[in-house]
This record gives sequence, structure tokens and C-alpha cells, in this order.
Amino acid sequence: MYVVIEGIDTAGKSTQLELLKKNFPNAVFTKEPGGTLLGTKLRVMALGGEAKSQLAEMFLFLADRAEHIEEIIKNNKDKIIISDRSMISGIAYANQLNLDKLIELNLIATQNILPDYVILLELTPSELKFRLSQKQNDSIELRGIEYLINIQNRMKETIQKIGINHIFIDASLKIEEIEKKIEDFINGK
Ligand SMILES: Nc1ncnc2c1ncn2[C@@H]1O[C@H](COP(=O)(O)OP(=O)(O)OP(=O)(O)O)[C@@H](O)[C@H]1O
Ligand SMILES: Cc1cn([C@H]2C[C@H](O)[C@@H](COP(=O)(O)O)O2)c(=O)[nH]c1=O
Repeated sequence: MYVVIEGIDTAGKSTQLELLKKNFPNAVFTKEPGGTLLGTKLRVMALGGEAKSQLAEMFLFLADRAEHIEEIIKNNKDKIIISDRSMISGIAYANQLNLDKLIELNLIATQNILPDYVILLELTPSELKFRLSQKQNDSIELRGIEYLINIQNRMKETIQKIGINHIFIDASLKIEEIEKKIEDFINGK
């Protein structure tokens, strides 16, 4: 079972993943970008803001995704895999191409493998503004509130368009409330 936690920067993914590690001790935890050896190098390049071309940046993430599917997802298909981000981020953040083309490119990278379940943590603009103000921002976060809220809308649109089993959770709820909703969803309650 391949489960992904999605959400724009600061939505609370890492916070929930730490709790999931306690609640699902036998699961395989992974992430994009950077879940493989090659991916750690691609992550530094992609997030360092080195690429002048947005297309080049997108292909760095796609290369990371292709390696991640081959090395982590296919090799653990009999286990519960819980991933921090997935092709949903890949499609939503690469907003310079149309959705159909991006889905096609991402399905090439994933060898047509889709997540079984997607959990999207959804932020309001004001909560996003507050959370970004509390940390040092990387090159993508520096693009600002409007950019990231637009990405969040594209994430929702992508999940619905592909038709993956999903839950959208208000990221401003208490940490324990979100934890309970995620656990119930994964356990099919
Ligand atoms: N439910 C919550 N209510 C209030 N604050 C929260 C909640 N969940 C997480 N936070 C806080 O928001 C900040 C971002 O959380 P976290 O690092 O888990 O997000 P993230 O989605 O992993 O971010 P990124 O994608 O940027 O790595 C942290 O300071 C965290 O303590
Ligand atoms: C998978 C993926 C990610 N991104 C962006 C989203 C974030 O700004 C960073 C990843 O940082 P995190 O701390 O690991 O969440 O990269 C992207 O632009 N495209 C992608 O495909």
C-alpha cells in the first residue's frame, strides 16, 4: 500500500510523519525529493535554486521521482510505504505546462504507478503567511503566499482529476486531531 502525505511548504507534513512513524512502526518511510542516494544529490540541485530554467528544475524533480519509484516503491510493494510528497507535488509545482502534459510526464517517471491513498494537509493563506514568517525560506518558499496557495489549488485539482483515493484535512486543526484523521483514513475507518 503506497500512501502519500501532501501539502504545500509548512503544511505540517513532517510533524505528522513523525507521529506516523510511531503509529506504523513496520511501514517504510520515504520522501521526494531525496529518498534515494541519487535523489539526495538531485534534491540539493533542485532546491538550491541553481536552475535558471523552470523546465530544467522540473526535470530534476522528475529524475528524482523516476529513481524513487524504481528503488523504493517497486522494491517495497508488499509493505506499507508512507511518502512525504509524490507526483502530486511534481505536477502542482511545475505550473508552466498544462495539467494533461504534466500528468503524462509524471506517469512516465513513475512507470504508471500511482499512490493508493493521498492525504492533503490544506493551509489558509493567513496560516501559511504566519508559518513562513517563522522560518528561513528556501528558493521555492521565497516565491510567496499567492504562488503557494495556487500550488495548493493545483494539488487538489490534480488529485481529483487523477481520481486517487484521498482526504483533504484542515492543516490548522490541532496536531492530535490531524493525527487521528490520518490514522482513521489509512485504517479505512
Ligand atoms: N497542526 C498544527 N498547528 C500549528 N502548527 C503546526 C501544526 N502542524 C505543524 N505545525 C508547525 O508548522 C511548521 C511547519 O511544519 P512542518 O515542518 O511539519 O511542515 P512541512 O509540511 O513538513 O513543511 P516543509 O514542506 O516546508 O518541509 C512547524 O513549525 C510546525 O511545528
Ligand atoms: C516533489 C517536488 C517538490 N517540490 C518542492 C516543494 C518544496 O518547496 C520542496 C521540497 O521541500 P520539502 O522540505 O522536502 O518539502 O520542493 C517541487 O517543486 N517539485 C516537486 O516535484
